[in-house]
Amino acid sequence: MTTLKVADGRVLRPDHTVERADVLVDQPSGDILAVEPDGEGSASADDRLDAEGGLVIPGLINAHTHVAMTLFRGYADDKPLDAWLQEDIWPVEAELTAEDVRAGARLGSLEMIRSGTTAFADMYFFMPEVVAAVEKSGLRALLGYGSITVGNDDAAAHQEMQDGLDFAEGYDGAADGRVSTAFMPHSLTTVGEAYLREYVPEARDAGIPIHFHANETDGEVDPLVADHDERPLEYADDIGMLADTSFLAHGVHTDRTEHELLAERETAVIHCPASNMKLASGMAPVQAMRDRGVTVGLGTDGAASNNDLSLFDEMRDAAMLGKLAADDASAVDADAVVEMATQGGADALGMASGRIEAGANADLAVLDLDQPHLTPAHDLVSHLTYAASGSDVRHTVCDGQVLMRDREVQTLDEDEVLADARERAAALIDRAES
Ligand SMILES: CSC[C@H]1O[C@@H](n2cnc3c(O)ncnc32)[C@H](O)[C@@H]1O
Ligand SMILES: [Zn+2]
Repeated sequence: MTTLKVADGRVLRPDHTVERADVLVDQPSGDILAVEPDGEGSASADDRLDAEGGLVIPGLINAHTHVAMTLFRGYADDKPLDAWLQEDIWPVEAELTAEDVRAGARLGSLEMIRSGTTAFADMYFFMPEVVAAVEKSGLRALLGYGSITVGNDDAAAHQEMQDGLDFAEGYDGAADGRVSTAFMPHSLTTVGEAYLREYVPEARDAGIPIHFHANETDGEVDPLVADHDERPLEYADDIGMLADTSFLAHGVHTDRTEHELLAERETAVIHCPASNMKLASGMAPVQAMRDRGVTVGLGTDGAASNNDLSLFDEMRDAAMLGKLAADDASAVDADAVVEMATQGGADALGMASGRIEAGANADLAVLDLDQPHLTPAHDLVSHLTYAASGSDVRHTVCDGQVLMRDREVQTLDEDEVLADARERAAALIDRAES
């Protein structure tokens, strides 16, 4: 057995208490073996990470992103969703190559490791390249090919849906089990009803989770209500898209009936506050959903609508926006936000991560507390939500492997990743604009 000890730090426990303890990790299995309170620790381990003056937290979970969109960071800002997608994003995405997605996925993985994220859910194109980035970076991920049928003829639409199923079936368990998969129809408006009705049952019968965008803007909800005479999530439920393995992104424009349906079906919602603010999509009723018992995780969405992949920024945004949405300063408090970024995301993605306890995946990050903006330390859960940032992360561990040690990423060559991303992004934009 090879062991790793995360030693001499303070540890955030699943109930959000903080105690001085060492965390002992079994590296071959990638599991946490024990959390050993101060002074009770076993003698030694094969490797040691110094957490002195630090806080050991569960690795953060970015439960909805499009990781390769890091290549479009800052390319198209200050527009609403529809115009942004149709005028700027989809035209450049039409020029994407597998090599571009590889470069963008590695760049995004680097950014996530550096900001303490250990797992992400991704919907995009050329997904084998994202699998390769997960393999190389050491992160954990739930991945799916994003199927769109609008604008395609019937044969191409069928192919899109089949590609989504084939990817999910072919890559589940890749990267030594760190990759899981889902069937990912892009949204209820960009995939035709006939295709959803044909392929969703196939995914369900095969036990494949389902992930999709839903209720993001009024412009998406209103036509669905007009066409189907029911709420979008009632329509999704008629098709069989809501299940305990399903999770949807956004849920901004959802009503009480839909919250009850989500709770009943145990379908999780991934809240993306920065994207919702930047695209002026609206304010998700996060407190109301949580009050109804809906599992809520956090996601950055793509870097082009955020414009970063740091879950620390997302936590702060979620707390601030949640209060505005509820018109209540006590809504979406720090405890709720930390829970969403850790256990909520893990539950949504079906991962045994998001908590520091024996038997859980050894996915964790160590934050450096010894800094002006984190002093004094009245309440460390408050600091995680309101004051900390990605650059405070000292070490990142996923599946028992050290991905970043003392801010040196171990699995990716940073200079090479940045150079490749710069070059690929510039050439891609040139192709799209020529
Ligand atoms: C079919 S792969 C994913 C697809 O989604 C696009 N996208 C990025 N951000 C959003 C968003 O907030 N709502 C809907 N779709 C989004 C991305 O550009 C890809 O085309
Ligand atoms: Zn998205």
